[in-house]
Amino acid sequence: MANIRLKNVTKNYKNVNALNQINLEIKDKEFFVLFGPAGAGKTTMLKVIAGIELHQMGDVEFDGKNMNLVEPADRNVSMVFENYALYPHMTVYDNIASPMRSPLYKEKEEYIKKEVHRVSSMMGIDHLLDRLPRQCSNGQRQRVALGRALVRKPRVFLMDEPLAHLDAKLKNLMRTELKGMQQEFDATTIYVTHDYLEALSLGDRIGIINEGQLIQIATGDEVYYSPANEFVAKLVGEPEINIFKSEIVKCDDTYKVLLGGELQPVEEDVLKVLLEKDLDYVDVGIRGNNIEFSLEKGDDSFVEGSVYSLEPIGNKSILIVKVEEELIRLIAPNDLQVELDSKIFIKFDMKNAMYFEHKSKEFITRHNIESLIGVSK
Ligand SMILES: Nc1ncnc2c1ncn2[C@@H]1O[C@H](COP(=O)(O)OP(=O)(O)OP(=O)(O)O)[C@@H](O)[C@H]1O
Repeated sequence: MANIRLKNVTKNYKNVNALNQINLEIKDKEFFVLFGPAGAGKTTMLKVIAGIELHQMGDVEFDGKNMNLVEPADRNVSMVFENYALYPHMTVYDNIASPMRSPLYKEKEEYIKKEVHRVSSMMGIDHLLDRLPRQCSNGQRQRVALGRALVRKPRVFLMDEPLAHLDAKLKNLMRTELKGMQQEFDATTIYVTHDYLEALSLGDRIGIINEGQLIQIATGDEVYYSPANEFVAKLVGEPEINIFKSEIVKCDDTYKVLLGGELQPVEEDVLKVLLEKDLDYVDVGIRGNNIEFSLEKGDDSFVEGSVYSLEPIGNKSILIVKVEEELIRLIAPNDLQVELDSKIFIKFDMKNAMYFEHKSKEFITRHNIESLIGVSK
């Protein structure tokens, strides 16, 4: 059992403010993902929760009990870091067994054997048990480190990019495994990543952090469909979301937004909110998968541009289209044959557009928001 609470936690390293007044409550048995760019403060937050870094202000509580002065070893926290420190002179078996042989959590050898085999078969490393870490690949070592963390039954798992060194296929597999194992963990997990797919697929909730501050705490769907601001919208999704500064223009008996040099329709529910705010400009965000393209001019809703670049990313490609001075990112199939600079036509799916305040960059609304995120706003 561990409900974790951070109250106004601030951590400074000399002149770096790594965590700035963090307030966060993570529920018992929750799989909570901390997601943000490099240097955001993710690792620092894990270290403060583990007690291996001391914060200067605020409180860390487990189940309502203040942990500020509790030693790391007495917090019953298990950690896996990206730079897994395995004991080099011990076999994989002994490495995985080591937490169960520590003076604090000593178990019988019979029990240890059972646990090591349970975890190593779960991790697909049973054939490595007699090897030394240097006889394993990076990915295998990472799985050993993960296995070593899983043999304990801690109150809290802290995982810092534990899949970072795995190749794409293994990463996908382990992600699914971890998600499945989550039920069995019977512990609260805080998982750090800067991979948005990992964040969306694993987290019960995701905390987006930047420059030591929590920007949004929400489910994966909420983060994807109603990001708190443009920063979050850009962080989630590939290619990066397109954001256009658009004028709101009165057009007959309604209003439209000027986008890609053409007037585009605004959904009625969105328009109502925009008009209440009395704005002249709005930032319109459209993800690459919500833009259609055609090599021939379709109906009037298509905008003309030229092919700027086409770059494969795995099973799809990112097509960049230049419209006037704007570069617009969209998704295309890998077998698309186009010449650079050739004419191309694109169409925005305005039903999926997101609207942000131009000045503050805060999220305003989008069409059908309640049904998309399953909650009423
Ligand atoms: N021991 C330290 N001494 C000084 N500054 C530090 C120390 N550890 C971290 N920092 C700084 O604190 C800030 C937050 O670092 P942190 O490692 O928590 O970020 P992160 O989000 O985990 O980044 P990454 O994804 O790159 O690991 C950064 O500016 C970093 O340079």
